[in-house]
Amino acid sequence: MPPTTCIRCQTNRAVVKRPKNHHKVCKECFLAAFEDEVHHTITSSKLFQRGERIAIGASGGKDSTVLASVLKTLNERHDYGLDLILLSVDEGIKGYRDDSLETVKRNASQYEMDLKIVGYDELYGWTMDQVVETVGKKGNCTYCGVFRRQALDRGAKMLKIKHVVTGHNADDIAETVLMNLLRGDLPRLSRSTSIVTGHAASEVKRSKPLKYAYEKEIVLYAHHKKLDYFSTECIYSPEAFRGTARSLIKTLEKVRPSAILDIVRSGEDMARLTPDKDQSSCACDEGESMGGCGSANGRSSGNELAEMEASLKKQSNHASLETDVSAKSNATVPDTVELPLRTHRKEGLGTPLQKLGQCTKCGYMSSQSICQACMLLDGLNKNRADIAI
Ligand SMILES: Nc1ncnc2c1ncn2[C@@H]1O[C@H](COP(=O)(O)OP(=O)(O)OP(=O)(O)O)[C@@H](O)[C@H]1O
Repeated sequence: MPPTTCIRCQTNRAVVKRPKNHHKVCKECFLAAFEDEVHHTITSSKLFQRGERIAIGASGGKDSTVLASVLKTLNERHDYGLDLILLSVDEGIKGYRDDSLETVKRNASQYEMDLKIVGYDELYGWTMDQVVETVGKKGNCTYCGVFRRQALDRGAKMLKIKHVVTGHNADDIAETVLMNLLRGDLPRLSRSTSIVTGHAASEVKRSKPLKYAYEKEIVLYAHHKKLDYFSTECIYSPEAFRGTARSLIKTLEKVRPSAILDIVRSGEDMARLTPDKDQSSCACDEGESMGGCGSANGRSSGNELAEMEASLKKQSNHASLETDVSAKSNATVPDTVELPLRTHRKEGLGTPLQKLGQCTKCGYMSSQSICQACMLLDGLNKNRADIAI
């Protein structure tokens, strides 16, 4: 069979079949299209302001590594005028986070960015290893998710930075939409679709520039750009409900590649119809509820992503080989990028901010008198006291 020609440039050999639309493109066109799409997300959402200092939530994993790399590329190419800094949270998980932080340290020098690391240990007096020792593996993601969201905020404040970006991708958002739909929690569903989240009381806003990027495309981008990232999953057990939602989405994606973006778009439409988006929201909550980090171990059904990464590694020895270009296609790709952005929202992008109070214990913003982190810490400290007795 003759090699397939890239449908974008019509010149080079296609080596990538894009997971989001099955377009067959060459490596250069794939990288350019991916970057153009993230740029489109950023500009059409007016995500950044010139001169802004941005903390990139950097875990060393594929998503945040790709985010750091793409933001550096776009910042230089389009002269955004941003000051980019890596911000990592050390949850205190031996054999996992200590190793991934080594990757972030390498990324900091590769991308010439400053790096700030904040630890659960110093912030809360507990490492995740100690939390798991105390509460067991079941439910530990809840602690980790609440602590991490707050730790990112606190790290940003230490740096005097008011905007943190994270590597949440379209698959993550679709998963959260589905979970909140299944829970019947429309206000949370609404918050989970916002590209910008944050809080008036917090002064730190968070955004997701990879909101429309497919996880598989992120893996392909990292592979073809030869990025240095850490691919081992967290050693502690994932939240079962999120894992199930993820499997369902991966199954849907197999029969309908656009399913992921369709779910994100439907979530956005439902969000517009939700009257009170901010009901009982908390600064720790981006529509994900207290259900953990979203970095589900075994997150793809059948460990599909791990298999994909392994097969990409094998292929890198045969760089000219096509990446899944089995089916024939005569389609041509339009020059303009079409993304399901909702650009008609009023200023402030996404969820309107809610007035919140402060936690009476730690001073962190909270809709309750005691924030989620302090409530969890309270239980943990009581347990530690019991164990000590
Ligand atoms: N320890 C951490 N330090 C800083 N930021 C983090 C950390 N863990 C997660 N994040 C941020 O939150 C995003 C989503 O986290 P999640 O736990 O879902 O991991 P993920 O999807 O595996 O992402 P990644 O591939 O970047 O690890 C990450 O992309 C990153 O921006």
